[in-house]
Amino acid sequence: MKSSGRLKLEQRTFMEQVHECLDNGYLLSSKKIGSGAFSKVYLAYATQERMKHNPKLSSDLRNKHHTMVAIKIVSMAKAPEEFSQKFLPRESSSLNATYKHVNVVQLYETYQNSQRSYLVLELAARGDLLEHINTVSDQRCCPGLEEEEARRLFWQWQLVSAVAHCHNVGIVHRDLKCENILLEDQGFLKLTDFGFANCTGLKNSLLSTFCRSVAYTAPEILMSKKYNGKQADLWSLSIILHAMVSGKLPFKEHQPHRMLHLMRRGPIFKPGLSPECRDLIRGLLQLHPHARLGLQQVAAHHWMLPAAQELFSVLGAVPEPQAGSQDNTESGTDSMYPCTRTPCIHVQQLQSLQQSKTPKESTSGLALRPLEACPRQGASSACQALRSTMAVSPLVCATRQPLSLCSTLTIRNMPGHYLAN
Ligand SMILES: Nc1ncnc2c1ncn2[C@@H]1O[C@H](COP(=O)(O)OP(=O)(O)OP(=O)(O)O)[C@@H](O)[C@H]1O
Repeated sequence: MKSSGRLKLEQRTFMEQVHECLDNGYLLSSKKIGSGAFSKVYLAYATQERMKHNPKLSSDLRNKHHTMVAIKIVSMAKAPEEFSQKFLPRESSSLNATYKHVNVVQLYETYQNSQRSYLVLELAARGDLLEHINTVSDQRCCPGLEEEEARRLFWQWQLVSAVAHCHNVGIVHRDLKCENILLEDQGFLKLTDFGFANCTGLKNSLLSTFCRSVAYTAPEILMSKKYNGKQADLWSLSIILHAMVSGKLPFKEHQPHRMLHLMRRGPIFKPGLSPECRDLIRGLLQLHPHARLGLQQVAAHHWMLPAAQELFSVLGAVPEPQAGSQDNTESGTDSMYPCTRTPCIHVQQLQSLQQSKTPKESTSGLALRPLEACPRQGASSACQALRSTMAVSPLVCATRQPLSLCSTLTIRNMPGHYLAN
């Protein structure tokens, strides 16, 4: 039970925060939606006045048809200097760099005074992935999500896509875990908590800081070796996938040397898990970082293919011949792992799904329109499946005109997935 003095202090602090938010254009609600080591996260509402002055905020909230945001308030008095000087600026700069991907939580703005820092974030109101796995496991009376749902969250809707986006803009997350993956109302997954993220630039430079939850940590970090942040993120991704399909972490030990022993032994899968899913997890859980599957290979792995097959069955599309194909980037990847190519879809077939909506200009000069623009009845499942084939990054092949997983396409001011026109 809180003492009345403590309660009064908390109320006074809260009222100060309400005023500070109002001064910056936000109505802070008393609904606390989460807390971290030195922070509290509240539901808040953007005022019309604020939206007028913040184009990031207004364009995003207009699309969402509401004015709700999450405000993370970090107490400078409670946070150690390292946190406020190092981790907080990292979080802001990483979120600015990853703006704007549909599966990475958006940072709309920050403001601070000597006592507190405020981060105004996109709201992801459906809790985190860990809670989701536990709820579904209880409902099913069976640990873990169905593979179909895990596939949807992992790839089709989105985790691989979010991580690929971060890596493409030179950010390694370094703390990928189920608790840092939030879900929002429309079912989209949002990667968050970039406090440990590091900007590697686009080079594969080696890092040395240990900074994450042991259960998700790659063996090279546990062994205190210099490590490649992208490859370490890949290890964490496979731990997340294992947690999704099995309802538990593959390696659980507090002592690093015991963890390493378990890692060498390899994961133990639950009965009934498909061979394809086991194969993907094993392909990522390689002790040697270079032996791990790359993100392109993950997206093209045969466990992922049912989503693409769905598209083919709707479109009647024929996968591109593999040999000598110039436009399939899988051939350039570095793994010893047998690579499954992502079949390509021809633009003519895609055009039959499209009706007019103002095309967006891409940096490559191609006219694009959002997948959501596909209006035809029956096209939605094709759109879903197509979205999954492009999940690593939305892209277009200009030369031979198929869409495939090949390279990043940056689309000015517009997040999401696109069809070539
Ligand atoms: N954008 C958001 N939308 C909804 N809830 C959020 C959002 N951001 C954070 N939360 C909630 O607040 C909690 C704490 O946020 P966050 O993880 O960013 O804080 P932290 O200080 O980095 O935490 P930790 O100390 O655990 O690393 C999250 O677990 C989540 O439940």
